[in-house]
Amino acid sequence: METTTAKLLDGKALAEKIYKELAATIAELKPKIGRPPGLAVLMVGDNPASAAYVRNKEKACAKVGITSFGKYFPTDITFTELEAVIAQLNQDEQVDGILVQLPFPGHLDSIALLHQIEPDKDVDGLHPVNLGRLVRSETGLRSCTPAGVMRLLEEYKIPLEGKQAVVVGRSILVGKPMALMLLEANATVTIAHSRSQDLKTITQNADILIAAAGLPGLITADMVKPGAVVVDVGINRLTDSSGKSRLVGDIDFAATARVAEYLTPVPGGIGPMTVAMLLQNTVSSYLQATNH
Ligand SMILES: NC(=O)c1ccc[n+]([C@@H]2O[C@H](COP(=O)([O-])OP(=O)(O)OC[C@H]3O[C@@H](n4cnc5c(N)ncnc54)[C@H](OP(=O)(O)O)[C@@H]3O)[C@@H](O)[C@H]2O)c1
Ligand SMILES: Nc1nc(=O)c2c([nH]1)NC[C@@H]1CN(c3ccc(C(=O)N[C@@H](CCC(=O)O)C(=O)O)cc3)CN21
Repeated sequence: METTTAKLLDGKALAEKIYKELAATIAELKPKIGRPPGLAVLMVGDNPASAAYVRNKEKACAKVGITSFGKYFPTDITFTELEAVIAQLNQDEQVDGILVQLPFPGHLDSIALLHQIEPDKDVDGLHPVNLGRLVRSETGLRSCTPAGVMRLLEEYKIPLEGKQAVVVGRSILVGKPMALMLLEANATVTIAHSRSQDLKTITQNADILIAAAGLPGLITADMVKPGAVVVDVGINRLTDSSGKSRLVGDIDFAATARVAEYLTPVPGGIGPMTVAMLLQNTVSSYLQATNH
């Protein structure tokens, strides 16, 4: 039997291209503005996966010329103390973007804290004002992961208008804003979640399939429509019997590559695009804050 292989949607390469563009913008504007853009990343506790993402962000900031202010706090910090940190960052003129790394340790209410971030510094796009702007198709800071998916699809000129798009997952961080952005691009959008019945029938209809559930192996090749565009947002760390760990998405990559027309890898797909969009949001806050 003849087998075909899906074309890869290379998020890593596109992220590098975006870094070059951002670096050029910053190099041009920094002398005029008199300061570089600043991004504050707040992390509570010592979740090793989160620590790795935070390090990636810091590396990327250094590459393009954004000053990053890492704020690390112990798990036993109180909500009131974190509120005071956010209030101070909201006032700080060196800080254009504030990101609160999720998830939070159980005793802290992350949603309540996200509400305290000044919407124009909310580079994660999670504040109700920015989510509301997205619902209304107004300009505003947009959630980085779904924005990264849209940017990657645009780069490969993948048509969305009139297509059946299925998003698996409905979180505030990924699934819901993803569905809204696809809707804005005139796709016909279905959102599936843990209570959906017969997921396979739903996903088999998808011209554009976005998996964002956080379950390795959730999407098998028989759930994918031949010729579909398949985007794997999932990032799951698996450890084998020898103790070695590797990252996988939610999609059975090898088998799906024989069915789909386009497919994103993990790693090297949406992860790097998320970081690139975070930096892009920080630069756009910087431009707005300095009237450029
Ligand atoms: N690539 C990136 O840059 C990036 C960024 C953020 C997150 N991620 C990854 O993306 C994944 C999702 O992240 P998240 O923050 O959205 O996670 P989350 O808050 O845990 O949400 C997971 C979503 O998947 C749904 N779900 C769970 N099991 C399901 C099933 N069997 N069938 C269908 N839907 C199911 C859940 O449904 P209910 O609502 O019914 O519970 C929920 O809506 C994770 O692997 C995360 O690490 C990657
Ligand atoms: N507030 C907030 N916003 C987020 O976007 C966010 C969180 N919290 N918490 C964790 C998740 C997961 N996120 C990310 C972001 C980037 C990569 C990333 O750069 N992944 C690389 C490989 C990284 C590695 O090797 O560890 C990739 O190629 O996929 C992964 C997960 C972003 N996420």
